[in-house]
Amino acid sequence: MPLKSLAAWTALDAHYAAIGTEHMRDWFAAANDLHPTRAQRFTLESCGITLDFSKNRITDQTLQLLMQLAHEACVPAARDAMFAGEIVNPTEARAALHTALRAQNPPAPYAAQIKHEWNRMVDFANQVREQQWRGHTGKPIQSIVNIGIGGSDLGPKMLCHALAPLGDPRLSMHFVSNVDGADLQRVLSQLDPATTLAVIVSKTFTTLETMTNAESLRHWLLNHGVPEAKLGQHLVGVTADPAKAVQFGILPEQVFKIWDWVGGRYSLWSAVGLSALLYLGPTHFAKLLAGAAQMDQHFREAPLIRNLPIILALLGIWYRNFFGAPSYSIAPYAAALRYFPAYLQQLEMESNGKSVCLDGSFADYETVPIVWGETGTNGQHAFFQMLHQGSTMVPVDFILPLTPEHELAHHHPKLLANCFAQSQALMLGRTLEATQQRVGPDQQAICPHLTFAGNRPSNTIMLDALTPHTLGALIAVYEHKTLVQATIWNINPFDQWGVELGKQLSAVIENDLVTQTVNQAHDSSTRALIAHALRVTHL
Ligand SMILES: O=P(O)(O)OC[C@H]1O[C@H](O)[C@H](O)[C@@H](O)[C@@H]1O
Repeated sequence: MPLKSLAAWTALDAHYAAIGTEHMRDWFAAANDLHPTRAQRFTLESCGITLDFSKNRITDQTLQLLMQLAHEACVPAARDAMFAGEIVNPTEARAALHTALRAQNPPAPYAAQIKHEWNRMVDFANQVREQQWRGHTGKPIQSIVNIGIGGSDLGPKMLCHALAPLGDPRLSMHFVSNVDGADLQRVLSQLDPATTLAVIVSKTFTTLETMTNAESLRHWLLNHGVPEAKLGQHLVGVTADPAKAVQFGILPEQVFKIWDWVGGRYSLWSAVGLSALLYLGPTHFAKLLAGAAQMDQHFREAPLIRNLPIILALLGIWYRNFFGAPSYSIAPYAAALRYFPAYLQQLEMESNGKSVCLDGSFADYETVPIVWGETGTNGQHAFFQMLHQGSTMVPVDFILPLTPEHELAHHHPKLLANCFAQSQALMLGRTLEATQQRVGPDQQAICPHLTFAGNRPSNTIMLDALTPHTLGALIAVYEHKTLVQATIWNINPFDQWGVELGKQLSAVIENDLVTQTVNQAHDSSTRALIAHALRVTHL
């Protein structure tokens, strides 16, 4: 049945009309927030993660109706189909089994190949880490360059940065993704080829950026004294198409395999995570997998109303489809999670940035919101002004590791206080009357500027500590949230046809630039852009 015809949808529409303008401040007022309090009713804990979702524009009834929506949209069946390896990506006729990569007992047809590849990766990582694997001059590897883009870059880069205190201090990690030659050149200028290992990661092994960077890096190695016969000591590949990696010049025994049933943005659990495995070591990487597996179990077994990914997904639907919120913001209060917003951008927006339903019809409702964000407290000094007083309501996910990774003890209460204060301020706001009472006579005229509407929703997601285990679980939360939302929106979260058109057109334009001819079939703007570039730049 179409989404908007579901009984729960109609009921949520009516419910929104009834409570959509109520203020959270009133719900939290001491007289109204009796036992059990909102905080008690709307807090969940699993896998070292505590989610306080009490500062949302919801009542107990909202939650009940959202649960009804999840049932009517067959969320449990979609979840079970994914775990069972059914073809949940019909436009590419594929399963989506990233969960099998971290399962203790993966489904039978996949178990042997997953284990085989994991053992190869561990064996290789141990050789590099124990300095048995050496460069062509016999020196140990000191620098790892991950060449990949999208899912072949964002995951391993995010992991290496997040868990850097656990990384091997003898290895310096570099990530090159952009086809802008500056990206590669800036990295290579810091490196000694004799001690550099390049990990070339591409599921397809055809991606323009990665192939261009890999080719340039290969030349750099050859031009800096690495004999062709010894290139193998400096190059490894990760791909679902090993023949292409071998054709490129990587030795077959140094090609690590992934499979078409692992989507790029869900692939950090596979050999795509090799750079992170090299840096963090197999023990830590295994804990990452175990944390995700524990969250998988929670997602499969916890009742929907106590289920972390389900709750986050439904709150997202509530704001996107009933409040019309065009975006939501990720605010990790941890410098270590600097790349987490970018990681989630690909996960959610590439997965659910669709407007065609599974049956080919157009969705007559909004789908994924814009996902954006920045670490706290940095964001507070940049765009939080807009979160507090802008004309658009932006729900926020605050993510906060509670145990500091550092020894600068006096920093930590300041970080925590800022995180908690932001969600409090967004929720409470400050009325005009309260402002007028607070400020002196000289500031009365500007009181409207000093008031805050409040009633701005947020989740606070606390990790006991940022460990491989909790990080694995946290990533899995958002993966499953994405699946739940896709199921409700009736779209396929596992394909990404929307990235194809630009790729095709860029091949035509590249040809124009290289041959220095302006194809008259282009529109006038594109013709003018090419002509202007040809006048200014030397190609
Ligand atoms: O791993 P690759 O095949 O090189 O793909 C890298 C990335 O580029 C593609 O265009 C897709 O948009 C991404 O989903 C993918 O992660």
